[in-house]
Amino acid sequence: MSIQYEVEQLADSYGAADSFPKDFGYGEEEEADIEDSPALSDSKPRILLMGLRRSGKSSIQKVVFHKMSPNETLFLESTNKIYKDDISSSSFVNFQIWDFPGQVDFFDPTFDYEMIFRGTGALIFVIDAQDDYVEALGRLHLTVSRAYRVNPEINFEVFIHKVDGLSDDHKIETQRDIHQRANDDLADASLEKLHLSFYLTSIYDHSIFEAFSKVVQKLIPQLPTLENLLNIFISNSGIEKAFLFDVVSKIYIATDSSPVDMQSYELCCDMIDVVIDVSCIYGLREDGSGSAYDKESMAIIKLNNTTVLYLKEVTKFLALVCILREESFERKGLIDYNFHCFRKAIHEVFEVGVSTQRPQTVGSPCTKAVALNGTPRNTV
Ligand SMILES: Nc1nc2c(ncn2[C@@H]2O[C@H](COP(=O)(O)OP(=O)(O)OP(=O)(O)O)[C@@H](O)[C@H]2O)c(=O)[nH]1
Repeated sequence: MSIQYEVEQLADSYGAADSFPKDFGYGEEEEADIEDSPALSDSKPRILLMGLRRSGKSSIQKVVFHKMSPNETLFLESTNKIYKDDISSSSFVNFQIWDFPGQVDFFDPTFDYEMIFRGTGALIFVIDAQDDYVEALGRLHLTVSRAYRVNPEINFEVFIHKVDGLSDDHKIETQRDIHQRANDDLADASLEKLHLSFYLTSIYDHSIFEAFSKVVQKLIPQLPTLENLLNIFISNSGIEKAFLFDVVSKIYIATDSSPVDMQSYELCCDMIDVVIDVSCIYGLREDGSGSAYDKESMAIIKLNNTTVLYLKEVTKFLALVCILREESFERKGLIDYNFHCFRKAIHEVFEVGVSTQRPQTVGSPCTKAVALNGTPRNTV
């Protein structure tokens, strides 16, 4: 596909390529020093990654949040202790991801599992679909039933993982079988109220990002507002589809209410990669300082099928990526103006940069408190 590529102004200061994506934040005024408070970091909602050994937990975390290429995960060593990954300094996703070692019995009395589950927003249980999953199902049942008793508010998410090795028919059949057995086990234990969500995932395509997007969206209380804003924005601008992306992880935290098709999502992910890569290669200062993504970041890519991709910075961590027809792009002035209003509204929703919010957020018992990057704190 030939691409007419037109990066208007990516940034005037970029980060060293190898420092990306650790921190590509920009304005000093937005540096969230409150993120560093140990007390706060302990109180951040958690996403737990659990599952049997070698099911792919660490790979998922590395690929989604640390830009590891899928092939490199072949060399990952087995995790032998709980690995807490605080990604809030580089990502909108203001959670701690806890990667559990498969072989550890976390119901051992020395493990304080009640404490772990109490502060958990989502529990992702990873099942290796290329392996015999009977043992995994037993473990899934044990894990979710214990967790549910401690904290019924947890979202239980089951990743039927490594489906790249399965045919389409086999994928559907595996999902149906796992779904059936897991829910039968819950019914036998009178836990019908415990809801499990299932996703077919692989690190070798975009399915893992899509699944993680859905997991994270459920933890964002402002989601309906974001969807509303996106709906208003696209309907007034002649845009077909818009995603609000967390740039570093490429998970979308919201989209308009039209259905998501995988190809559009992949196209937008690829656009983010292109923009950041070009930015890292050609946008560095002489001394290599700066950041790959900043307030000036924006790009327009015109495809040869009359489609236009349009990316613009929204906050330190978020970008809006839209797909539209060439005809609609003739009214670029209108789109830019509407974007300006949209951006302002998003900032208001998340109270970005409102320094007066800080004392309220720090240590506040308010369950609706939001961080500078907009993610809820202490919601669980
Ligand atoms: N085919 C395929 N292989 C995968 C996928 N995800 C992970 N793997 C492979 O699965 C193996 C185990 O991955 P890990 O991420 O180390 O698994 P883990 O669950 O963290 O393992 P423990 O640390 O032992 O609990 C690695 O060789 C990965 O390359 C996937 O989506 N598809």
